[in-house]
Amino acid sequence: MRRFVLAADHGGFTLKEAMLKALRLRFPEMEFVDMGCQSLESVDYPDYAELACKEVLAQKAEAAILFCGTGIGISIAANKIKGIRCAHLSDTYSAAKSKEHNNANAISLGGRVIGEDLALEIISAYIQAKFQGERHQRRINKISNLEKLYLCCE
Ligand SMILES: O=C(CO)[C@H](O)[C@H](O)[C@H](O)COP(=O)(O)O
Repeated sequence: MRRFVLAADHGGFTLKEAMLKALRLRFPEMEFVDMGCQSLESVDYPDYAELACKEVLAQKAEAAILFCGTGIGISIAANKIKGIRCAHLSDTYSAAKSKEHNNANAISLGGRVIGEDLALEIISAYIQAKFQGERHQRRINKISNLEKLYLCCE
Protein backbone atom coordinates (compact mmCIF):
# COMPACT_ATOMS: atom_id res chain seq x y z
CA MET A 1 0.00 0.00 0.00
CA ARG A 2 1.31 3.47 -0.82
CA ARG A 3 1.86 5.41 2.40
CA PHE A 4 2.27 9.17 2.81
CA VAL A 5 2.90 11.23 5.94
CA LEU A 6 1.37 14.66 6.48
CA ALA A 7 2.78 17.24 8.90
CA ALA A 8 2.21 20.92 9.59
CA ASP A 9 2.94 23.76 11.95
CA HIS A 10 0.09 25.92 13.27
CA GLY A 11 0.05 27.95 10.03
CA GLY A 12 -0.60 24.81 8.01
CA PHE A 13 -2.73 22.95 10.54
CA THR A 14 -6.15 23.76 9.06
CA LEU A 15 -5.13 22.84 5.50
CA LYS A 16 -3.40 19.67 6.72
CA GLU A 17 -6.60 18.57 8.49
CA ALA A 18 -8.68 19.26 5.38
CA MET A 19 -6.21 17.40 3.14
CA LEU A 20 -6.13 14.36 5.41
CA LYS A 21 -9.90 14.02 5.03
CA ALA A 22 -9.98 14.79 1.32
CA LEU A 23 -7.06 12.54 0.38
CA ARG A 24 -8.47 9.59 2.34
CA LEU A 25 -11.75 10.01 0.44
CA ARG A 26 -10.11 10.43 -2.98
CA PHE A 27 -7.50 7.69 -2.62
CA PRO A 28 -8.99 5.03 -0.30
CA GLU A 29 -6.40 2.51 -1.50
CA MET A 30 -3.57 4.65 -0.06
CA GLU A 31 -2.60 5.43 3.53
CA PHE A 32 -2.25 9.01 4.80
CA VAL A 33 -0.68 9.29 8.24
CA ASP A 34 -1.01 12.36 10.46
CA MET A 35 2.30 13.39 12.06
CA GLY A 36 0.90 16.55 13.72
CA CYS A 37 0.66 19.26 14.81
CA GLN A 38 -2.75 18.77 16.42
CA SER A 39 -3.99 22.32 17.05
CA LEU A 40 -3.59 25.98 16.15
CA GLU A 41 -1.21 26.49 19.10
CA SER A 42 2.08 28.00 17.91
CA VAL A 43 4.81 25.45 17.17
CA ASP A 44 8.03 25.43 15.12
CA TYR A 45 7.91 24.07 11.56
CA PRO A 46 11.45 22.53 11.57
CA ASP A 47 10.28 20.04 14.22
CA TYR A 48 7.47 18.82 11.97
CA ALA A 49 9.62 18.75 8.86
CA GLU A 50 12.03 16.49 10.73
CA LEU A 51 9.31 14.18 12.10
CA ALA A 52 7.80 13.57 8.68
CA CYS A 53 11.03 13.39 6.69
CA LYS A 54 12.49 10.82 9.08
CA GLU A 55 9.64 8.50 8.08
CA VAL A 56 10.61 8.96 4.43
CA LEU A 57 14.31 8.33 5.06
CA ALA A 58 13.40 5.20 7.06
CA GLN A 59 11.31 4.09 4.05
CA LYS A 60 8.20 3.96 6.21
CA ALA A 61 6.55 6.47 3.88
CA GLU A 62 6.87 7.20 0.20
CA ALA A 63 6.77 10.97 0.67
CA ALA A 64 6.08 13.74 3.16
CA ILE A 65 3.30 16.24 2.49
CA LEU A 66 4.14 19.34 4.51
CA PHE A 67 2.28 22.53 5.40
CA CYS A 68 3.16 25.81 7.09
CA GLY A 69 1.82 29.33 6.62
CA THR A 70 3.53 29.85 3.28
CA GLY A 71 4.98 26.40 2.71
CA ILE A 72 8.41 28.04 2.51
CA GLY A 73 9.84 27.58 5.99
CA ILE A 74 8.94 23.91 6.25
CA SER A 75 10.36 23.33 2.75
CA ILE A 76 13.65 25.03 3.64
CA ALA A 77 13.88 22.91 6.78
CA ALA A 78 13.10 19.67 4.91
CA ASN A 79 15.70 20.44 2.27
CA LYS A 80 18.40 20.63 4.97
CA ILE A 81 17.86 16.93 5.64
CA LYS A 82 20.23 14.82 3.57
CA GLY A 83 18.29 12.69 1.09
CA ILE A 84 15.17 14.86 1.10
CA ARG A 85 14.14 16.70 -2.05
CA CYS A 86 11.22 18.93 -1.06
CA ALA A 87 9.26 20.91 -3.67
CA HIS A 88 7.37 23.99 -2.54
CA LEU A 89 4.24 23.92 -4.70
CA SER A 90 1.43 26.26 -5.70
CA ASP A 91 0.31 24.83 -9.08
CA THR A 92 -0.53 21.44 -10.55
CA TYR A 93 1.98 21.58 -13.44
CA SER A 94 4.91 22.00 -11.06
CA ALA A 95 3.42 19.34 -8.79
CA ALA A 96 3.57 16.74 -11.57
CA LYS A 97 7.04 17.87 -12.68
CA SER A 98 8.37 17.72 -9.12
CA LYS A 99 7.84 13.96 -9.31
CA GLU A 100 8.53 13.37 -13.03
CA HIS A 101 11.77 15.37 -13.15
CA ASN A 102 12.96 15.85 -9.57
CA ASN A 103 11.63 12.68 -7.96
CA ALA A 104 10.66 14.88 -4.99
CA ASN A 105 10.14 12.83 -1.85
CA ALA A 106 8.54 15.73 -0.01
CA ILE A 107 6.23 18.56 -1.04
CA SER A 108 5.11 21.65 0.83
CA LEU A 109 2.10 23.93 0.57
CA GLY A 110 1.10 27.20 2.21
CA GLY A 111 -1.94 26.97 4.44
CA ARG A 112 -2.31 30.75 4.40
CA VAL A 113 -1.87 30.93 0.64
CA ILE A 114 -3.70 28.11 -1.12
CA GLY A 115 -7.37 27.12 -0.91
CA GLU A 116 -8.47 23.57 -0.18
CA ASP A 117 -9.67 22.74 -3.71
CA LEU A 118 -6.40 23.80 -5.35
CA ALA A 119 -4.32 22.13 -2.64
CA LEU A 120 -6.12 18.82 -3.25
CA GLU A 121 -5.48 19.05 -7.00
CA ILE A 122 -1.80 19.90 -6.41
CA ILE A 123 -1.26 16.97 -4.07
CA SER A 124 -3.21 14.65 -6.38
CA ALA A 125 -1.10 15.69 -9.38
CA TYR A 126 2.05 14.91 -7.41
CA ILE A 127 0.77 11.53 -6.16
CA GLN A 128 -0.34 10.43 -9.62
CA ALA A 129 2.87 11.43 -11.43
CA LYS A 130 5.72 9.02 -12.09
CA PHE A 131 9.46 9.70 -12.04
CA GLN A 132 10.82 9.64 -15.61
CA GLY A 133 14.43 8.71 -14.83
CA GLU A 134 17.07 8.95 -17.58
CA ARG A 135 18.52 12.50 -17.83
CA HIS A 136 16.61 13.44 -14.70
CA GLN A 137 18.36 10.72 -12.69
CA ARG A 138 21.71 12.13 -13.81
CA ARG A 139 20.72 15.53 -12.42
CA ILE A 140 19.47 14.05 -9.16
CA ASN A 141 22.81 12.27 -8.82
CA LYS A 142 24.43 15.70 -9.09
CA ILE A 143 22.13 17.01 -6.35
CA SER A 144 23.32 14.10 -4.17
CA ASN A 145 26.90 15.15 -4.90
CA LEU A 146 26.08 18.69 -3.78
CA GLU A 147 24.68 17.26 -0.55
CA LYS A 148 27.91 15.38 0.06
CA LEU A 149 29.99 18.48 -0.66
CA TYR A 150 27.97 21.13 1.13
CA LEU A 151 25.33 19.61 3.43
CA CYS A 152 27.37 16.95 5.09
CA CYS A 153 29.06 17.90 8.32
CA GLU A 154 32.61 17.27 9.65
O1 LIG B 1 8.03 29.61 7.97
C1 LIG B 1 7.04 30.07 7.52
C2 LIG B 1 7.19 31.10 6.52
O2 LIG B 1 8.10 30.59 5.60
C3 LIG B 1 5.69 29.60 7.89
O3 LIG B 1 4.72 30.24 7.14
C4 LIG B 1 5.31 29.68 9.33
O4 LIG B 1 4.10 29.01 9.39
C5 LIG B 1 5.16 31.09 9.84
O5 LIG B 1 6.40 31.76 9.83
C6 LIG B 1 4.58 31.13 11.24
O6 LIG B 1 4.34 32.46 11.62
P1 LIG B 1 3.64 32.87 12.98
O7 LIG B 1 3.60 34.38 12.95
O8 LIG B 1 4.50 32.33 14.10
O9 LIG B 1 2.27 32.25 13.00
